[in-house]
Amino acid sequence: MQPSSGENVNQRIARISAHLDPPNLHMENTASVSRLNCRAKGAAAGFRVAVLGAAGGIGQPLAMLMKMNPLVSVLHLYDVVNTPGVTSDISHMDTGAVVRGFLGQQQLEEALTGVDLVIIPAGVPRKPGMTRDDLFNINAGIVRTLSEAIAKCCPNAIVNVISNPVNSTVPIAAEVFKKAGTFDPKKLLGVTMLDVVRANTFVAEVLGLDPRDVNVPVVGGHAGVTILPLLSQVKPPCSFTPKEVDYLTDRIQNGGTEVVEAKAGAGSATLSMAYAAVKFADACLRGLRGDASVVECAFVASQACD
Ligand SMILES: NC(=O)C1=CN([C@@H]2O[C@H](COP(=O)(O)OP(=O)(O)OC[C@H]3O[C@@H](n4cnc5c(N)ncnc54)[C@H](O)[C@@H]3O)[C@@H](O)[C@H]2O)C=CC1
Ligand SMILES: O=C([O-])CC(=O)C(=O)O
Repeated sequence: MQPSSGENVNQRIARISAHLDPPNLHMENTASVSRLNCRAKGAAAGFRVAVLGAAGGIGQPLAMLMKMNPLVSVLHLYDVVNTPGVTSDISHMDTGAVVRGFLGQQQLEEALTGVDLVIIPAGVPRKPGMTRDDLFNINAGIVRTLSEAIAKCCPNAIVNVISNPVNSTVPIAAEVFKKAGTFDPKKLLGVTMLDVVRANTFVAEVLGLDPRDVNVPVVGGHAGVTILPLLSQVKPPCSFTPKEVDYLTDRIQNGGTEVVEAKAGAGSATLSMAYAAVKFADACLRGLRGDASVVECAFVASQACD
């Protein structure tokens, strides 16, 4: 950096600090916003992504991994608590995406304006003894409110719904979008990638393969028996004994409960979920970029076949 003429070291440090502090946090005053716009102009080319529920158990590692994704140029982190700290922390990573934090309902619309992809891990997780449906009463309202803001502020964005029960939260978002006239079934995607990630891992264990070389399609929904691993369609082609099919089907369908019980009241899967969510979001961004042959499983609206 070239020193300004006649500037001493202290003046130079003060000038640099004025550009960087506060670190990428959303601010209401105009001076701060114009500083942030300067940073955004210097960012890598790419997509604008919002994470809603970014301060949570999934949200934090998900935000960190999205900050590392070269397809992301701007990353908006929204939550009703703790986004300033998470945003400050993640913004120090020397990767391309510019990070901005948004705190509380009054900043929700700004968090969503202009984004290409919205990822929603907002909502309560289950504890041992609960089913995903037990989360409905709280999470349905959260997803409805967030969907209403999406319909208003970024109606063309792709939406990835992680909040449980996915089998219900996705239809709730669909109804909000239909009411607003913005529903596009190709853009509303329930995230079931964790089922695929688990299936790849468990099948690879049984076959003695590297999980990175295995791809198991998992269709249906994201709860118990609605999770349908297509063990006849595994790549590379392979076969299983009836005992292996029973073991794998049960383990894949109950993978979430396995983690909930192991965490013993401290929540459900967060780290593997963040990994799966970023794998899925990356596929969405590659699709948006126009890449051919991007194929992933998700919970989407579909027409019944005869
Ligand atoms: N689709 C899937 O495969 C999986 C889904 N999940 C689901 O993801 C959800 C989140 O799980 P965790 O991150 O472990 O929970 P968490 O409780 O650690 O984090 C949730 C975050 O959402 C925030 N939040 C609450 N209300 C909000 C609102 N109105 N707007 C924005 N943010 C809000 C909270 O402040 C918190 O930071 C749960 O519903 C869980 O069941 C979890 C694992 C896998
Ligand atoms: O089981 C839960 O509650 C969280 C979840 O959806 C999963 O880990 O698949």
